[in-house]
Amino acid sequence: MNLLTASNIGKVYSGAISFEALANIDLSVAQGEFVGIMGPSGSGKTTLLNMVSTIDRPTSGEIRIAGENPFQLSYDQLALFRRRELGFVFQAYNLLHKLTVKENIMMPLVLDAQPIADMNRRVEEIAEKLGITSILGKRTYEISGGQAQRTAIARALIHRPKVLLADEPTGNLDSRAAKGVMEILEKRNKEDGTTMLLVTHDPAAASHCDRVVFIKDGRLYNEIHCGDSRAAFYQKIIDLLSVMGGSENEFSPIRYS
Ligand SMILES: Nc1ncnc2c1ncn2[C@@H]1O[C@H](COP(=O)(O)OP(=O)(O)OP(=O)(O)O)[C@@H](O)[C@H]1O
Repeated sequence: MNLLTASNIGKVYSGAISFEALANIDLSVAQGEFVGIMGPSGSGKTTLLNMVSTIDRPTSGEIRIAGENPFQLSYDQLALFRRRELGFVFQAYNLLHKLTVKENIMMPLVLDAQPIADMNRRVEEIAEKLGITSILGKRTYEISGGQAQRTAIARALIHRPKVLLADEPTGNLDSRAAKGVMEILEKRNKEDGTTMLLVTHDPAAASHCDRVVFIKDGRLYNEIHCGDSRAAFYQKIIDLLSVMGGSENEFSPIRYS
């Protein structure tokens, strides 16, 4: 069953000079699938993720998530839909620096006014799964980048969203921390069945996905599926990126496995 479908999506940024960032994008993501989005810089990856995550509106086409067209909801209903059904992870972590790790993770439940005992139990459960139990009392400036991203992932997953949307979650991390973060995302995808959509430049990160979709100049270019071997999938990703073009540095293939 498809959890998410984007049908014939187009996006034109209007301004002094209008720019067509996406055209004719059709993308279906099955329940429980982990899909990567790759492509050269400026190809429209973040624009597509922003449409799917309802942060921005497509100029044409339709998005459906769990049977719902989120853009037909009222402003307040859309805010609630986003908070309940979606989880977000960004390159810059976007943690609140005055709060502890625990308070950051708890934030979505606080906004939903959940009972305190339930919140504590849920934080302990997710912190355990993400290996950050020992840092729950720390402030965000006392933790490493990898720990900060795990905290952000815990915050994104604590309310058990239907879809986790991640934009370059390993972009600020060294290869070891990046590997840890990707292993965690893959584990949560496989064990909890959370559907995930990941924008990344990093072929090693993308190789944790079930499928990678490639975008070029705002249009779908190709897609490949992971077979039995992640190493072979990684190599297929590298090969496809080199055929697509873009600067070598841009994709910075770091082999961490
Ligand atoms: N708000 C905006 N107004 C006008 N043009 C925009 C806007 N946001 C993005 N664009 C343009 O749309 C295109 C796609 O941008 P987008 O950020 O989606 O690319 P990307 O593939 O995520 O790039 P990168 O890998 O560098 O982050 C780019 O040419 C960009 O300049």
